[in-house]
Amino acid sequence: MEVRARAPGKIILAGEHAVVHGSAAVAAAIDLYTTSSLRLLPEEEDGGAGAVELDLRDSALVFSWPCSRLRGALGELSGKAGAPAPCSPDKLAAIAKLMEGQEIPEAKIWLSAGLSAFLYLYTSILGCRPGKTVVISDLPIGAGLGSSAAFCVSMSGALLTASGAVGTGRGSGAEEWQLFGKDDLELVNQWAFQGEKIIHGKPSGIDNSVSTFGSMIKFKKGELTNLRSRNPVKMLITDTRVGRNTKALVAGVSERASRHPDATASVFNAVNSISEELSSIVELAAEDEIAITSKEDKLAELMEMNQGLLQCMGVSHSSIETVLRTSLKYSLVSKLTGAGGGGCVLTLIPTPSLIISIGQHSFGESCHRA
Ligand SMILES: Nc1ncnc2c1ncn2[C@@H]1O[C@H](COP(=O)(O)OP(=O)(O)O)[C@@H](O)[C@H]1O
Ligand SMILES: C[C@@](O)(CCOP(=O)(O)O)CC(=O)O
Ligand SMILES: [Mg+2]
Repeated sequence: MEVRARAPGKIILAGEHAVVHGSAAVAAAIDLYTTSSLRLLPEEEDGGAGAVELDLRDSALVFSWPCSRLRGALGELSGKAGAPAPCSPDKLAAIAKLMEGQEIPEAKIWLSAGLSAFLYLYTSILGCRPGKTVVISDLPIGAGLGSSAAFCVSMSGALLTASGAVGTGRGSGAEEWQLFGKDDLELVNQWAFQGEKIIHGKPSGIDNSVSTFGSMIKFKKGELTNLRSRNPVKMLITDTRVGRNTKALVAGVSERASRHPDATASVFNAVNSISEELSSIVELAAEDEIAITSKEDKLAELMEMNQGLLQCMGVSHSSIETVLRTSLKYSLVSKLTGAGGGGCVLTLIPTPSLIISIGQHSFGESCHRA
């Protein structure tokens, strides 16, 4: 049997980086997905043969570990379907050794973090059973749209379903995607967070949470609030195509925070207020308590303020500044999304509105679409 699980990427409307230090942040799932397909293979008679294979279709790279080698490095793992234990430093070191001999091209060396997360999730959930996993993604990798979280969430979903720990078991062969129940999602999210820790070092948990639960969320200190949002805002996403690495950027902000604790605490505090205000505007708009144009004006101003504070944290980049300047020529507001340092930039696209001025010029002159 093959299990296929998919999980979406995300945009962060406010609060990246500061969220790692306890501030609120607001994120929304986007309709670009990572899909993990898993096929378990029968154990060989002697119990020792077979391999765990990972096929990264988009990179055209296939990695394989004989089960005997995995058992030698990690011990006789039986697999565990309950709540995860964090990956111990010993296990992490053993996994790092398992990267030796894998042919990772120098230009894609960053994939080794994803491979380590895969080995941790696979062997922890299923033990050293042979199987083939294929990963396909719509998301640019390392561009701020949460590819690492979508990878960990889809992988955890597929592995936990194959282990029998989650999933409804309904409608086998159905073409439609089935949705997990709340408890199943909680478990998938916990495992995915452990995977993110291997890739990011110190993730806040916002990316795996929005990828698991979808929709738009406010996230603060591990607490998630679903935001009802009618009339969704339109965002243009520009990929600067400047590669960067979330782990290094998050570590850079922490170093700046330890050099200037009072100044950065004020910056994180200001970001917290921006995220809180932004989430309440989204909620008020869902209840029709403010007009769409007023909502967008406020969102634009908050995004602009958040971008300024991200510059204070040292995570902007000349490529991001170029997008900001270009969009400003058209009176559009932009901010980086995700870890910054390159990657993607969001531009708020306002809803076109009809502006009518009465009693001045002729109607034809004074009615225009903004
Ligand atoms: N489809 C994938 N296959 C393998 N590794 C992946 C995949 N998607 C993400 N990763 C891992 O996640 C890392 C990128 O994560 P990160 O730096 O957090 O950027 P982002 O999450 O914004 O894309 C990659 O370097 C890789 O290790
Ligand atoms: C910078 C951060 O706030 C978001 C990182 O997102 P991404 O990996 O760049 O998509 C880190 C985190 O919250 O874990
Ligand atoms: Mg990431």
